[in-house]
Amino acid sequence: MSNVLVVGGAGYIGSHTCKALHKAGYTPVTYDNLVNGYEDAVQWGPLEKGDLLDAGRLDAVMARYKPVCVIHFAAFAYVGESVLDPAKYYGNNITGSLSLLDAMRRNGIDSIVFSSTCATYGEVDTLPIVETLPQNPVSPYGFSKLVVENALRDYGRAYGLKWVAMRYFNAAGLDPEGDLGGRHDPETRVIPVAIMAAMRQTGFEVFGTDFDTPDGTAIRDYIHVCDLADAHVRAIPYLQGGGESTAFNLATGRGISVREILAAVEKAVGAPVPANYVPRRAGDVPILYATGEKAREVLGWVPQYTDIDFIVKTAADWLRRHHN
Ligand SMILES: NC(=O)c1ccc[n+]([C@@H]2O[C@H](COP(=O)([O-])OP(=O)(O)OC[C@H]3O[C@@H](n4cnc5c(N)ncnc54)[C@H](O)[C@@H]3O)[C@@H](O)[C@H]2O)c1
Ligand SMILES: O=c1ccn([C@@H]2O[C@H](COP(=O)(O)OP(=O)(O)O[C@H]3O[C@H](CO)[C@@H](O)[C@H](O)[C@H]3O)[C@@H](O)[C@H]2O)c(=O)[nH]1
Repeated sequence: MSNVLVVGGAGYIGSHTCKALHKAGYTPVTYDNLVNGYEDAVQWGPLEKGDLLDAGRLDAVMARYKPVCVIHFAAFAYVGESVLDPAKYYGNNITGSLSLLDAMRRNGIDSIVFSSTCATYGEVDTLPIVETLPQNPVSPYGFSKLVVENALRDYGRAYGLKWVAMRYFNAAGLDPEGDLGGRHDPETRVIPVAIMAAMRQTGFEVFGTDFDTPDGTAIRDYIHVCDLADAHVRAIPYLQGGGESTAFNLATGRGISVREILAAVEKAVGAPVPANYVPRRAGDVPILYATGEKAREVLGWVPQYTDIDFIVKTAADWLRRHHN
């Protein structure tokens, strides 16, 4: 069985990808410092504790497992926090990623799948977003991911690195089989926050009702975490088969407003979300969505869980069991 080094594999999207890799016949080797990850999420292969910046540890793990590919999820990922503490984001996301790329060079590992984000596009005039649009991120988080995308391109040209950058839209939902949860501390993302508000009957803040959208609330493209995982698995044979290094938007093509999320949450929980309407959150753009057509054409990737009621239900089922 081929080993795949999953850096950040104890986190939310990484752990779901480990499960998908295992199902596809790979052995996922998780490398994670557990700063935001959970040991009990590592269920389908070994856990090697270590930090992106620890070159000696990376060398030892790469030499031991000789992975055919690296999938790199490890990063800090809160847009708002990155504005308040950019040093944290530049240090971990940029310096950490360069440390990983250099370890790959030293160890002769030439393929990487990288977690990028639609936050690299910034404010766009054209919808749906396509991969060829200019990338002008508005947050240090988005910028940190764009710098790494550029490093991949440069390392590809200079050193022959083969890479895929996956630009996720809003990752959502949880393993429908219930093996994995989603724990973020603090939790800020709309679906889990709204579910907890409905379960506890505490207030939920809708950030902005004056966007230029049909119901006035912001629109995002919510892509199920298992569909994200599937795209990463597909990228491995793509790169091994000589596929061109490139970026893919991972999205459903369907924009969902915050009010529509609340309706889905009310259905899943069976209780109303006590909503308070407050001003916009700094940095939020009105609408983001993409078709995912390039990934469909090139990787044969077809998202399976596109119904927002189902996506929300997978998250609500887990949160109900772990209510406390
Ligand atoms: N969640 C989303 O909606 C979303 C959207 C777009 C892109 N992304 C990107 O996807 C990736 C995964 O996101 P997530 O939501 O699963 O986050 P997460 O925090 O759950 O997972 C990240 C994992 O990386 C580990 N990690 C962080 N820094 C590390 C370091 N220096 N050394 C070793 N391990 C380290 C953490 O412990 C954690 O287990 C991130 O790169 C994020 O930027 C996420
Ligand atoms: O309590 C809340 C939380 C969110 N929102 C709104 O819900 C939408 C989605 O917000 P959130 O779930 O926080 O996601 P984003 O800010 O869109 O960012 C996510 O999605 C990005 C890709 O789009 C990733 O890069 C980020 O890492 C990830 O956190 C936005 O309009 C928010 O203003 C609320 O109204 N109330």
